[in-house]
Amino acid sequence: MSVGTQTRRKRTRTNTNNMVGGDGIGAESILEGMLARQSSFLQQNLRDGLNFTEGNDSGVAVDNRNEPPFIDNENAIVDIDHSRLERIGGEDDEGHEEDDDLIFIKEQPVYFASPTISGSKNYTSTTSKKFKKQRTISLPQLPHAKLLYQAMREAPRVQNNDELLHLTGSTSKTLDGNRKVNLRVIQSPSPMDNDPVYSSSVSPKAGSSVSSDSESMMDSGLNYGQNTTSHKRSFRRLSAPRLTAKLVGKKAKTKRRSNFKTDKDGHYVYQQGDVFGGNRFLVEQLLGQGTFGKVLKCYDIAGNSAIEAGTQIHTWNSTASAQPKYVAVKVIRAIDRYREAAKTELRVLQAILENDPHGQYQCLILQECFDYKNHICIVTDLLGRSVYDFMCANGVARFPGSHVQAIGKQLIRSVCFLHDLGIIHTDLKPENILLCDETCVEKSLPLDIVRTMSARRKEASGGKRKFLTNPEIKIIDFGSAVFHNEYHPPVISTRHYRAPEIVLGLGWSFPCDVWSIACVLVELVTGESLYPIHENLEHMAMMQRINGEPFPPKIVEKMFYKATHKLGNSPSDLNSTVLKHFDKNTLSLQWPEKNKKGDYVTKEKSIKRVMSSCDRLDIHISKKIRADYGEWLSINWNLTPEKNWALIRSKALNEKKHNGMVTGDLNKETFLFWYWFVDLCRKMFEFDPTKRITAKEALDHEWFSLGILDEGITCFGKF
Ligand SMILES: Nc1ncnc2c1ncn2[C@@H]1O[C@H](COP(=O)(O)OP(=O)(O)OP(=O)(O)O)[C@@H](O)[C@H]1O
Repeated sequence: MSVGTQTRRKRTRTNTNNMVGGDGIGAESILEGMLARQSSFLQQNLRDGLNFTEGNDSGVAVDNRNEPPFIDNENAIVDIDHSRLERIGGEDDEGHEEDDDLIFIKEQPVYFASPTISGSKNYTSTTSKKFKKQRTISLPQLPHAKLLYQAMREAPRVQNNDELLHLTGSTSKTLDGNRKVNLRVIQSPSPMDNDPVYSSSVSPKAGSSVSSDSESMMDSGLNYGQNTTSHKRSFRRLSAPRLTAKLVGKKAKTKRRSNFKTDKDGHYVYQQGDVFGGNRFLVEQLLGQGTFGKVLKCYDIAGNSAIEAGTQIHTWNSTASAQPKYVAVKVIRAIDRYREAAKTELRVLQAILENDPHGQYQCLILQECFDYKNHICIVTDLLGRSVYDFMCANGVARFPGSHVQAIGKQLIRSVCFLHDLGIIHTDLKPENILLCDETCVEKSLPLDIVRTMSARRKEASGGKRKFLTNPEIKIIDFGSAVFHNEYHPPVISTRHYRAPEIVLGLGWSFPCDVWSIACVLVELVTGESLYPIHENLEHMAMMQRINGEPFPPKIVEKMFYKATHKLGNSPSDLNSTVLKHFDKNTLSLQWPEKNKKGDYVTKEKSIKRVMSSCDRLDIHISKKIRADYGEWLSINWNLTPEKNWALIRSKALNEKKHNGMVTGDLNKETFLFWYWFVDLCRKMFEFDPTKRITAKEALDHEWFSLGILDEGITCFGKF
């Protein structure tokens, strides 16, 4: 969303405000009121965040009800602190006219882990400007998640009709690209050698597919033929001079030996206290295990000790005052096909690093990589647990709306950035979204809710609902990411987040990420997977039910055409699990399945699962969020917001007449927020990828200009 767009939108709102009156839906007047109230919340949070008052760390939500209504942004902000926050009237430093929907907040001290690296080709820093703009009414003011997105390229990342049939990508481009990845091979020192020795260039093991180049990656940056210049971030050198024991920190002095072993599946056999990578990384904990390998929390002995000793080591991921002791090391399985995939992952990570050296676009940042005993090791920043793990350990799995929006904005912005680089992530899911900061405010849940929890959730959450104080996230796992013109495997994505074009065996491209994000957003809202299925037929039946419409004939026709003419690459089970369930004449999905006699073949259990676990999205979302807002909240996406609201009001009046009360507080702002959330999801769930909203378009969606006052906002910045 450009600054210009923001300004223009507000003008429209200001101009039409007077025309919307009384009980009308009037988004403009609602926003005005909302702006005032949210500014009040924000003011409180900013005060706490900036230590103007003692932060509330008691776990109790801040109660702003007694605060005077906050009308004048200018005065309120100036009241807080002239030196850190300013409301600027008239024209801003970009020449835009005054816009009373925006406050101008002086650049927050963004936590850059590294000393500033200037001159990067595509990096568009806002730090040169004195102030940055942020809307006050919506997201918590995340330090990294700037609300603006500076497009890298102009070309929209859309998929065309032809690509539905033919898009397979170039295998040779993938292989050529991977061939250029030269990995430094780190020799294992003697197991009994406790002195941290750093190998010089060594030959790869016999049979290893890795090339050992004397101009190694570690010395020169990944040599992908990219225009690497000296000012860009280079990899931390592993070929550091031999460090004496004196330089090595306390941890390093303890007796270490490398017991690094590989099992029959090519996995590193994890052992706590093990050291590897030339006595460099001390294994502390297993963070996760996936298809590609194991991710370990490691103590970076050399990084730390060298810094202690003032040794010049190329690093970019830490400030001078807070050098990282710990890193995450992904140890890839010592099997050729995983090694090959890891090389693509490295190229993707390198492209991200080149274009966003400061990690402003919420992608995992590569620190270095090397080859150790035939395992490619990828060293990255150590992050917090995944959004999925956070949800599992929370008394109430769903996130408050404001946090869904904050995470959604970051996700879409991040994917926009990736798409601009020609990268498709292909595996977006809550497991691959990590929290930067796990600090949270805990609130005890009523006993009747605790009683309904599973034993596991009860134990993990302690019967408490947790609210993050900072919903900042990073996207990880680029192990399945592809460059748009390189090889596209026929099946990608984790089942629950898989787009219809993939299930139907059509060509897929950037839009598949948008579908996955929509699945994630709904899951954050409801606390449950939208597609809890494991096979194609049920998956397709659910997609139709959630979208409230059948697959468009156009894409079913393309599926038949592609299969008949054997175009491109298709999933091996396409005929047996997908094609046969469609009627070739009507192009419709035959579900529940019937035999020739007209009896149902689909099992009752399966029918029940589909019918009971999902509804059309607007109904599904309405049902789930009523738990927080009351029975009055319902959204019908076939009606305009005005008609929806009129219906809600008349139902409430009726209820009041009959029962004397209405459950929950009717609130237009809340309704509008969720109405536009559903609207965005609907556009992201468009069956036809050629018509699906792009990540860039999604960033400009109405939902992102609305806010919601909930515990996500009141907990923001509390620590
Ligand atoms: N930088 C990190 N900081 C903290 N934890 C991490 C980091 N990277 C990965 N993890 C943890 O390790 C898990 C596996 O990582 P990753 O997804 O990269 O591996 P994978 O082998 O590609 O997994 P999958 O088979 O699910 O694709 C993650 O879900 C996360 O919990």
